Amino acid sequence: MSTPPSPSSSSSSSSGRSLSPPKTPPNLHQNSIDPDSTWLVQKFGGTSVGKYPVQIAKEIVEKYIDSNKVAVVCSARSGTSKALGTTNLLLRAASEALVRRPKPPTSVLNSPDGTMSPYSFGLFGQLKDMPHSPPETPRRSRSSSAEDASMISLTPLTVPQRGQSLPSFNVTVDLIRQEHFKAAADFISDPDIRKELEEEVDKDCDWLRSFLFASQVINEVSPRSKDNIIGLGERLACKFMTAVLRDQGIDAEYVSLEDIVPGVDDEGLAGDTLDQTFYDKVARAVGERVKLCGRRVPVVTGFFGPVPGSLLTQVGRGYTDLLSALLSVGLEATELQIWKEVDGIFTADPRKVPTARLLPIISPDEAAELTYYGSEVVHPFTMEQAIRCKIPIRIKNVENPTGSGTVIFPDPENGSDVSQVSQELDGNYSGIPEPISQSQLHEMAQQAVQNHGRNRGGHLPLKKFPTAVTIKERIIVINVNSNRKSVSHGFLAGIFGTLDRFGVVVDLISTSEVHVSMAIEDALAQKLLDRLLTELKKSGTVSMHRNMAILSLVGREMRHLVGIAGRMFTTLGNNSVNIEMISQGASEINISCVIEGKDAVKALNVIHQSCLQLPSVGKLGPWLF
Ligand SMILES: Nc1ncnc2c1ncn2[C@@H]1O[C@H](COP(=O)(O)OP(=O)(O)O)[C@@H](O)[C@H]1O
Ligand SMILES: N[C@@H](CC(=O)OP(=O)(O)O)C(=O)O
Repeated sequence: MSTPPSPSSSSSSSSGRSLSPPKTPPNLHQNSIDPDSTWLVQKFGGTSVGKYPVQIAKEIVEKYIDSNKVAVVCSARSGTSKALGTTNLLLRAASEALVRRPKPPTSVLNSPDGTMSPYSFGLFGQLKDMPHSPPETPRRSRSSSAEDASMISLTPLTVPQRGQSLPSFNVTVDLIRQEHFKAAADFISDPDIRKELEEEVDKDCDWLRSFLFASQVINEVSPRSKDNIIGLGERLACKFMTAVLRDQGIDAEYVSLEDIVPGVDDEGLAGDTLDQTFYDKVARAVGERVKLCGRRVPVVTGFFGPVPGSLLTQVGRGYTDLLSALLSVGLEATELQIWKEVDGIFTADPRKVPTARLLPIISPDEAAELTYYGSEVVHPFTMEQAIRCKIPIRIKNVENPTGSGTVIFPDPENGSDVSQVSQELDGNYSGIPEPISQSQLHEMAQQAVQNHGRNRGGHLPLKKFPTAVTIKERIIVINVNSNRKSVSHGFLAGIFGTLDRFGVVVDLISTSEVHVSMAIEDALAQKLLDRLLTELKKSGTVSMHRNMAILSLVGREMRHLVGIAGRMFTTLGNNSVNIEMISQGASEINISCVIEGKDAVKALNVIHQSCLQLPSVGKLGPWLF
């Protein structure tokens, strides 16, 4: 389906309409004019935008704009949790558009004069010749107007008529609209700003209704259409945040990135693949667009579709983190700050392990490994983009803006190791300079080694221990035992071919010549899972265990750590945690095993206690090295 431009395409609303007035009133606070100031990108997650918009404006953005040029990136709003947030509502609306309503008799469908409902006007008018300015989409309240209905005459469609019930997605769209109106009422005091925002929300919701009607008519929501639907969440959130910043006296400009990817035509992105060249292209384009904001604080949508193969399938949820990294690259920012509702990355999930400690610094590969295995603090693709351009990423807490958070830092060129600094500072630091530079890190590394020498009488090497422990729940283990009708390479090829056809990603695998155990996420629909198992049975005997969890010990220093795997498994055994499957060695910085889901929290705590608890100063134990 070809995609109608949304009413908020960058060519219209991002460059001068209501939310970005051409003139700035003299009393609005702007980004720094200091020629030495550099860009700082601040990304805010959906729950932070939902719960703390005014604090974001007053206690965070405003505090940084005198000494930096700040660019704000937002995800779709969530009221209380991501599960109940706008993105999930939009996904629900998309699936509701595919629920076919019973076809009413033709006599009910056509209006008495043979014309169509106003919805068909919105639908086809927009699809065929949508102008750049927002189309006049009929509102729900006008849906039964005979005046509108008589305006056009088209072939009959299954669209609601007078007296007919509206499709179920309409209730969901209404909920999204209400949520944003309520946020406007709760957080914006200037009536003019609030009114402008409400008008924008109405336009966006009307666009969404039209889009969903179109999808319902053709009975299809393609991956690209789904991207477009969820992209509305970020547009609404950024319009809201722009209005809040203005209301708080900060000069802000809404920037929508839905049309930012260069070279997109009706066929999509023919010839493009989602590789580094593509990401470089996006980084350049978003950087150039944001620089056009001048001294206004840009409020940038984390959504940057369309991407080759679709944003949701190729990047997945949490794509706003990736965009913020690309924007940091495009702006050559000194630091990317990802603001969350947690102080940073801890030695274990602080909600499950009360003794977990905040890590001051962590290396990008450790951060990526943690996010892949359950500690989803940052989208795993974010690290590579920022770090390859030597831009540090700092995780900070919206509820505690003065805390220095966790810095994900690339190893400095001068040979110091981030893990060394991290381990020496762990549990004993008062803040990493913000933003931090390469030379500052080098100094800290040297200081860390000297301090260590002093603490240990100058003789002992730096202590080494894992960085963090993490758990990924809702895992299925599938075991396949070869039927020995094929040699081993054919056996594995058959299994991997099947997994590939079903698009299944294997989190952990353990093999012998005639046996394979695989841990996969429990995300497949039951029917699909049944079909997968039937296919796998062609290779041998298959068994499956549900409600499992992957426990992973992560840390760079484990590369040189003798006996750590033994300690991990002994601890689990001593605490009656049964190990279903082990995988060590695939990644040098990760030892993983599969346990039963019911043991997840206990296992986290006992492993944290035995492998990550800091030895008290002056004593060696309980380390093995
Ligand atoms: N090692 C870890 N360090 C910090 N948070 C972790 C870790 N492992 C898991 N988490 C969880 O990740 C979540 C990230 O923070 P939050 O901003 O609340 O989440 P979200 O992005 O889902 O809205 C927290 O709920 C926290 O409990
Ligand atoms: N709204 C999108 C994008 C996103 O990045 O969200 P968050 O930053 O809240 O993880 C999602 O839920 O996937």
